[in-house]
Amino acid sequence: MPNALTEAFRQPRPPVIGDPSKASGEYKKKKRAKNVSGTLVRIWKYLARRKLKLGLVLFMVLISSALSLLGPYMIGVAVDDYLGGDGALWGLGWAGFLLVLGVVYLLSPLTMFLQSIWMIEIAQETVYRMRVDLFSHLHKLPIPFFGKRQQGELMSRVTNDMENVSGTLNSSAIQIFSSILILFGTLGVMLSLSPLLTLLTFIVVPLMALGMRWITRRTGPLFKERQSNLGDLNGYIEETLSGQRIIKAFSQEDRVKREFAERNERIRLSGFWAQTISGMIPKLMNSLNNLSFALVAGIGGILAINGQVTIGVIIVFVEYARQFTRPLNDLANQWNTLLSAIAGAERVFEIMDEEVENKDEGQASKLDKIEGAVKFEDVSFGYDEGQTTLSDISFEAKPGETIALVGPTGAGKTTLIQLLSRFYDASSGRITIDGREIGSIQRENLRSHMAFVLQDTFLFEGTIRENIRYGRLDATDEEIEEAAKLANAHSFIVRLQGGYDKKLTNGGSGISQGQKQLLAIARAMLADPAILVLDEATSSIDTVTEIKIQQGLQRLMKGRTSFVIAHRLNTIRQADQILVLKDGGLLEHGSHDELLAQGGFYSGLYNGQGVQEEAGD
Ligand SMILES: Nc1ncnc2c1ncn2[C@@H]1O[C@H](COP(=O)(O)OP(=O)(O)OP(=O)(O)O)[C@@H](O)[C@H]1O
Repeated sequence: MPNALTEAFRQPRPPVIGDPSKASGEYKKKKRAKNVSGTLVRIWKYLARRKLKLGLVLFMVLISSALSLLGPYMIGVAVDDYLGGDGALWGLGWAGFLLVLGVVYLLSPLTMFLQSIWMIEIAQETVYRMRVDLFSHLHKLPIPFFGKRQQGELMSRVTNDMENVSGTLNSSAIQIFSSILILFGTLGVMLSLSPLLTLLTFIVVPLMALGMRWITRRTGPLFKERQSNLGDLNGYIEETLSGQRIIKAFSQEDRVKREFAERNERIRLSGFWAQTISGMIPKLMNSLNNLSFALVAGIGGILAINGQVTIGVIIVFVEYARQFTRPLNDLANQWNTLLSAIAGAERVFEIMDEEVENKDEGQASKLDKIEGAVKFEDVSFGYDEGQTTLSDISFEAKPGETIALVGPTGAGKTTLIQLLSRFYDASSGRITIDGREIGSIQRENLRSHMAFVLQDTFLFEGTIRENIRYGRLDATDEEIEEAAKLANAHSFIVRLQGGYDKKLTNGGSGISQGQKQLLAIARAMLADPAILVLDEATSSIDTVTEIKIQQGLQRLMKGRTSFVIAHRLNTIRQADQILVLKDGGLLEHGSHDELLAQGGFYSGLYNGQGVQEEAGD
């Protein structure tokens, strides 16, 4: 019959560090925090912003540590004076002495309370600032960075890892400092009272150090692994929640559950061992504490009988022995929390060290207005080294022209747009806007002159009005309605319950695909850009909405240089230029009539299978 004990024995063996042959594959990968001192210095830079308050906290820690040394010492003095001392009690008499003792014991918790609330305030502010920095840094990172990371894992760094740092700063930092103070203070007083008894108390210290070392060498990597497993699980949850429809549509629920269980199991395992091993610390410390207590009491008793020490000194020692191992115990406990927080902080700083997208923009300029002349000269690009996604692309678009990008899937249409908007930079060749190389224009400024209407319109949580306002934050309500009317979105918006104030949630799940596109057109209309990027929807939209979208787009494109990843014959025919891309190269280039006359790939598509089906396939 299985019970808790037998279950516990079934746990896999803990990792054996230092003996790779015994370590399981899972654990071989784990790492300690890589740069503890560097990470601490960086945390300190945040803490140092509240130097004054921190100084007050340290002052309180000093006082509370001194008080906790003074209390037992005074009791020793009282005992010795009572048992035949001169009864002077520091010249205070019993009443005065007891009063001072009372004050000492009352002040102690008060100073602890003050240091604790002040430190919590500093800690919360520090974590708040770190989170702000992390979040704003995340938003400065280039698109390729996000391509390589799981969103949920990144989210975990902003939440879980930061929370870990917060928890440690709240309590552990003070405790570590006060433990060190009490430790050295106790040692000083002990030595002055009886070096022999001090030595006895100290016998357990090497054992404690060895035990601690054994434990922390095992728990440090485990805590780090647990954090990273947690990030991994977060990533998976985020991915499966956003991919709900696909999971259901392909009946993948069981596989998803299995994969979740595997990741969850990894957290359970690393958490189990991290907690189990670190849980041994208090037990070990307690046992060694008792040993030291027994030694001091036993041998101290013999010394007292021989008249070598007073009873008061033994009382002080017994109390100090306890007090002396307590900070060691606390240090050991806090050490683990500290390691886990450092691992968390390191993961946070890792992101902050990622190079931001606009690091090289010191010299780049801003343009107030652009005409919209776009030129590609022998532009080549590959996402990965050694790979060529686009090669030698050259064309010129005059302001206000419509350029249709046509070609089979994977031909490089989206990539071309990504280069124009500088989500990626070309490996060779030149891209200019109004004759200026785009590398010399600040990315943010460049993109402010462009607007995007993509197939998959992303709507944020908020009202319809707020979502349209995304195009230009200072737009008035009237301007928003005007843009919506031009985009043909107004009529459907006013029919919705709540109209412009209808709240959209979860990426706009309450409205249709076509309506989302109309909102995207309104948003772009409001932005009033010189360059427009359209990715025509391939999904079927009802004819009425389709006509509305087309009308909205026509109005939007008027007077702007428009790049259209085109799927519809109508759009392609009306374009000023058609770029036919194939395998990353510009296969054909010209107007609809010119390309038909050439009798090449495009005319084959058009006459044979029909552009509508094949163009953007
Ligand atoms: N982030 C990326 N990293 C590596 N390769 C990529 C990346 N994005 C796209 N590619 C590759 O680059 C090539 C061109 O892709 P691109 O998205 O530009 O094609 P497309 O013509 O827009 O296709 P579609 O019509 O299907 O959207 C493809 O082979 C694709 O696999």
